[in-house]
Amino acid sequence: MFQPDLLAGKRVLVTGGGTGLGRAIAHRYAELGASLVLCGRRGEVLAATAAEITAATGAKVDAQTCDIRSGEAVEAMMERIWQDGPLDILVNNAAGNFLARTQLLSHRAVDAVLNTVLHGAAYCTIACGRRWIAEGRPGAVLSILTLSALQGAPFTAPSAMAKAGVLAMTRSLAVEWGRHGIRLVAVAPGSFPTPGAWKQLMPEERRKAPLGRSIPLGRHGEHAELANLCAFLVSDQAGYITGEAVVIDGGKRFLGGAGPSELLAWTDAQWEALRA
Ligand SMILES: CCCCCCC/C=C/C(=O)SCCNC(=O)CCNC(=O)[C@H](O)C(C)(C)COP(=O)(O)OP(=O)(O)OC[C@H]1O[C@@H](n2cnc3c(N)ncnc32)[C@H](O)[C@@H]1OP(=O)(O)O
Ligand SMILES: NC(=O)C1=CN([C@@H]2O[C@H](COP(=O)(O)OP(=O)(O)OC[C@H]3O[C@@H](n4cnc5c(N)ncnc54)[C@H](OP(=O)(O)O)[C@@H]3O)[C@@H](O)[C@H]2O)C=CC1
Repeated sequence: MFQPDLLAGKRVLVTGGGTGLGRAIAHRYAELGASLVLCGRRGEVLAATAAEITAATGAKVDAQTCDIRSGEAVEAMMERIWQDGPLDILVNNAAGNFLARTQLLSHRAVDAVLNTVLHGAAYCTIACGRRWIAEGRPGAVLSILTLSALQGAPFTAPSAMAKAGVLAMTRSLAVEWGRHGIRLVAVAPGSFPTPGAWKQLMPEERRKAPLGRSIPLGRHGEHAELANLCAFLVSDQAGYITGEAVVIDGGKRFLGGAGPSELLAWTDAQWEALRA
């Protein structure tokens, strides 16, 4: 168990913090004393999560509607945030993903994923880093990757490409910004059920497969397990860790790898039904 004030005095922006794993991470940070800014495209979702976290923890939680695919929108959001005071921590969590045969993707489909996952994380990271360096403030950036960032994954190639790019950013800026007291770290989660990920990536057929065949620990991850790792990594207790990506996957990468290889056997009819 962590000391209850592990993140006291820290102000954290969680992109995509209104739902799923972003919401779980944000909630845990608030329990540990942080104040929060949540961003996403849907204002009503953000407002509901902000109210829920404040009610449960008493933390100050602001919501910022922002499509992080737009560099201008990210800059404007950061200006609004900094008017209330600087951030200490950025969590690059927002993402878009779907299962598809890569040869059939339009360029707009590729952009939909790359612009959110890679460009959005880059815009947010640079906007924070620029301000921290100008102000002589330390900072920490945590990026949520996937196993596919480390080893690729069939049928989610744009996501794998984008997350691998975010890992490269993490390692590059850990070196470039280390002398400014800015740390960049990442986590690569395995399988953590959320409505968003399951809707996009878990068609009915995939849900039936026994977990023990793909995950040595025989179960999905719990949100609290991921959130606790994410709390440690951004805390001052992890002050000497930078440029590192920590895998949290129940051993999944050692048993069948990152991707949904069972989909290699799918027929055209199955793919067409999924897309419909
Ligand atoms: C096995 C257990 C799970 C392991 C987890 C693995 C790792 C998880 C990684 C994750 O990232 S999970 C997060 C999932 N959450 C989301 O994806 C939420 C956000 N998603 C979205 O907003 C959309 O899904 C989006 C498509 C990514 C973006 O939406 P947007 O409104 O910007 O795009 P659209 O206008 O709908 O479409 C743009 C473009 O893309 C084409 N397209 C969309 N979906 C598909 C698809 N399924 N297959 C092929 N192409 C698709 C769409 O047709 C458009 O192209 P054009 O038709 O205009 O050419
Ligand atoms: N669940 C899992 O098993 C795994 C998840 N991950 C990663 O965890 C993270 C969270 O995924 P998860 O919680 O499962 O899925 P969700 O779909 O719940 O989360 C995605 C979030 O990103 C936000 N978002 C998407 N596009 C944009 C955009 N253009 N601008 C701003 N916000 C955006 C969404 O909000 P809105 O639609 O309102 O914009 C949503 O809150 C992702 O990075 C994902 O890749 C990694 C490995 C496994």
